[in-house]
Amino acid sequence: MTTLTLADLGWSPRHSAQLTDEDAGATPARVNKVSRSRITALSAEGPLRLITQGEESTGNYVTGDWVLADAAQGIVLRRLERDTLLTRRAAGSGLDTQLIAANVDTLGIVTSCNADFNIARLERYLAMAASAGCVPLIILTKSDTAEDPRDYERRAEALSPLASAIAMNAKAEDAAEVLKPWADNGQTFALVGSSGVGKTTLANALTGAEDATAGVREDDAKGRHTTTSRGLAQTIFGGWLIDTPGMRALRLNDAADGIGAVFADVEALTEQCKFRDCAHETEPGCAVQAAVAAGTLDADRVKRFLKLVREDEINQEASHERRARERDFKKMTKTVIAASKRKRGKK
Ligand SMILES: Nc1nc2c(ncn2[C@@H]2O[C@H](COP(=O)(O)OP(=O)(O)OP(=O)(O)O)[C@@H](O)[C@H]2O)c(=O)[nH]1
Ligand SMILES: [Zn+2]
Repeated sequence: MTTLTLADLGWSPRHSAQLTDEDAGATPARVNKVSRSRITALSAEGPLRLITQGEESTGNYVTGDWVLADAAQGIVLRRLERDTLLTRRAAGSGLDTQLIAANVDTLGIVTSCNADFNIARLERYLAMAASAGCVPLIILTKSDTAEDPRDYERRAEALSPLASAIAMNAKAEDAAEVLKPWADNGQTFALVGSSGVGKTTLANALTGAEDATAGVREDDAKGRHTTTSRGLAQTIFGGWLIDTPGMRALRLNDAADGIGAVFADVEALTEQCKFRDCAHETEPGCAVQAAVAAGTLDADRVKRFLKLVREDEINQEASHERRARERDFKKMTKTVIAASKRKRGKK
């Protein structure tokens, strides 16, 4: 890799502002990949292989993070504040929240101009982007197979004031060029969406990688692409594309704020309901249902809003329960250890 400047890596005045006199001599670096024992990062001094200090887990860091490092010792000193953070609820593991990517400026929400186009799914992704702090861009691939791609754009943009949408052919010569405004000059971009919508095709176009979708798919029994564990890949325009396996399995996590942003109009109405705990279904004095009755609010939109809120609440409850279970488990282990020590002591 050619030498990169901090600006190339996405460094901004917001980062400089976080430096203190004590940081003199430390090397700013952008985290590329994180494994259990090691962090690889990119810096103006070249790629770095880093370990954490003392007992700190590498799990505190994620692709896209900015850190300050002792480059000579190969140690991470500290992490700078994150502008944005994509997380997901970890399935089955003890951890509640799994970090997916940090400092993603624009989240490309990929769907296609066909049966994959699903309003509820788009709203869920929009809420995810909003709760992470990323600018959402709805990318409608396979425009070449649709009769009226503009109609898809209009329907996508109608979903929320936050949404801008572009219909495109991901396989066209100019595919990367179309996405350039979001993926050049140190900007960080990431792609989410269902399987088969064209994420790999777009990623390859943006990074100038060989088209891996044609042959690799057949060879790989699990249907995985060689490109899924890339971490931080430079785009042909000098921006960054974050592509990690976790990106492919994002779920709603702590998204109340995000849902509120996507459904700002509905949220505003809920403030006017007669009862504070109004479920916006059949309660008297419900401003949301009143708007539906008056024809100023779409009933289906309200249904989708309520469904997302419920989904987010259930996730939150599940994580509280898990935390409680973990506490019980810790207590139990302590008791068992204490008991076995007592036993050993008797021997
Ligand atoms: N005609 C047409 N085909 C496309 C377009 N985008 C993607 N494809 C094709 O759709 C198929 C799936 O594309 P991928 O890029 O592998 O999709 P993906 O989102 O990475 O899928 P996963 O890796 O399963 O998540 C491939 O055969 C692509 O060539 C498009 O805009 N137009
Ligand atoms: Zn109500």
